[in-house]
Amino acid sequence: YRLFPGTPKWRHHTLTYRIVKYTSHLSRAEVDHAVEMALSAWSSVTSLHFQKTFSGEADIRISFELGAHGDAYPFDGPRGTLAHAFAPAEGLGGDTHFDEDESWTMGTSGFNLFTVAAHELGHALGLAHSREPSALMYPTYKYRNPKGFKLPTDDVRGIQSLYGHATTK
Ligand SMILES: CC(C)C[C@H](CS(C)(=N)=N)C(=O)N[C@H]1Cc2cn(c3ccccc23)CCCCCCNC1=O
Ligand SMILES: [Ca+2]
Ligand SMILES: [Zn+2]
Ligand SMILES: [Zn+2]
Repeated sequence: YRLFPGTPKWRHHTLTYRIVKYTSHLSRAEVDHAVEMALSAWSSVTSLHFQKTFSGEADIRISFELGAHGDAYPFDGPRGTLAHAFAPAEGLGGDTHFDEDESWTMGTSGFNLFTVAAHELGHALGLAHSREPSALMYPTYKYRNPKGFKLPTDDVRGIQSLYGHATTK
């Protein structure tokens, strides 16, 4: 696994997240569910907790964006780059953007939202790309079945190096 230079990480272990803009490809409930499952993949192996908020500020702001959308990383249309997320920091840090031009799905056709969200949230928590091909933080998309998903060892080692392991109690 790899961390970002300077090892940016969240100082508090309860993080708020807010889904600011949804996609036309899926229902709100589907997006909420995919994001919730992606977050729990990370919280299940650490002492991190996530709280969904519906207004005001949040550590992790999630949105679907088209093309140029106000940050320095305009999206590129269908395929290519699927999403991006900012490393832990104030303001834009932690924010996660998905390319609205992709065919987002809850299944295996198009791009599986759970799979991409789990990868992006790894970045939002402080993980860079891994050289381990089996790692979730590997730079290229590979479908992961949300049912019975277990975080690969490399990713567990990385996130626990930042936030420790889940406390048993
Ligand atoms: C790991 C993801 C969930 C998130 C990353 C984005 S990020 C910033 N969070 N690391 C991603 O989108 N990777 C590209 C990488 C990529 C693969 N190709 C590309 C062609 C052009 C541009 C990028 C790519 C070859 C063709 C396949 C294109 C579709 C799949 N795209 C990818 O796998
Ligand atoms: Ca794209
Ligand atoms: Zn963006
Ligand atoms: Zn990535």
